Amino acid sequence: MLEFDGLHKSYGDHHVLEGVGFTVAPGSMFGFCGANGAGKTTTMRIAMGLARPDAGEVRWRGRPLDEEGRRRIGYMPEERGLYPKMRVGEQLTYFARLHGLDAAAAARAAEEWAGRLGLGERRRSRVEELSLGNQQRVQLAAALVSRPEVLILDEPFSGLDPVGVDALAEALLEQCRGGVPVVFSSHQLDLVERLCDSVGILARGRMVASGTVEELRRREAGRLLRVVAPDAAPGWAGAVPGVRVVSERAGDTLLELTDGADDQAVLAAALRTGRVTHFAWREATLVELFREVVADPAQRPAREEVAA
Ligand SMILES: Nc1ncnc2c1ncn2[C@@H]1O[C@H](COP(=O)(O)OP(=O)(O)OP(=O)(O)O)[C@@H](O)[C@H]1O
Repeated sequence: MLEFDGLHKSYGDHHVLEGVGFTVAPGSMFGFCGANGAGKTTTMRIAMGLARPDAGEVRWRGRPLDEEGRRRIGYMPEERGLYPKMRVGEQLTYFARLHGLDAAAAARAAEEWAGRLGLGERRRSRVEELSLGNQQRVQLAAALVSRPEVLILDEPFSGLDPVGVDALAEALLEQCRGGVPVVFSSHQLDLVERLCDSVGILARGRMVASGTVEELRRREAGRLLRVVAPDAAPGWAGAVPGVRVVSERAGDTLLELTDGADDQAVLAAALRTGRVTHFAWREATLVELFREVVADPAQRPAREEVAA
């Protein structure tokens, strides 16, 4: 297990992390989500020994991570860390050597990962000559080239085109299948939902939700009902007891129903407006769950109020 346990970190009187903890099993992928400034990068930097926690620790296979343990982690820092003048192939070989591969194995691994991430033809280019997306691929190859036991990646998908996203997703899934625990942060929640076995959502330095997307749905979301009533005037559903309007556009309405709210009363109200062309339950997306748990509690509508 990769365990982040009770991490606290303050800069001056700014409490950045207040007891952050989660675990990632070998062979599983953990999506680390949270608003800008929530503390994701700080958490990952602590794992890599780049920031010191005020309390708590990160363990791999039951032992606190030390320098030796960190050499077996493939890490992609948010600030990136490539040498602009170095050629892609040399750079990847260099990173593999840093992590302890001998010269021949490092050269082989550099060749392999450059090819797998679509950089084969750019092996002899200097990093500074590459587009931003291709530099990103080099950075990823640098994290993978040492055959790491663990992967910790800070926003690895940002800036990649859809083909690059697919190449990286496939590479990460393959690492998972090989037993590597993978943690990555991302604001691309559709991707997190698609790839991750479990997710953690950080807000104001605390883990406000974690588990599988399915578990988060059960815990956080009311039941969502999508109703398309093309002739309905805005606000048609507002008077039905226990119903909150999540969104409403051109007769296409998403409603959240509290437990006990009557879906047939909603259907009757919709039919009173005219035609109903769609009426079905819908699962909450990760984006909707994220909004629900990250919203400032002071601005969050209380379920009891809407149920009244
Ligand atoms: N070295 C530092 N000194 C002071 N404050 C810091 C330092 N590093 C991070 N912070 C603060 O800690 C908070 C969390 O930052 P962090 O980069 O961990 O967030 P994040 O969740 O990764 O955000 P983003 O999604 O924008 O990358 C921010 O308010 C940031 O300003």
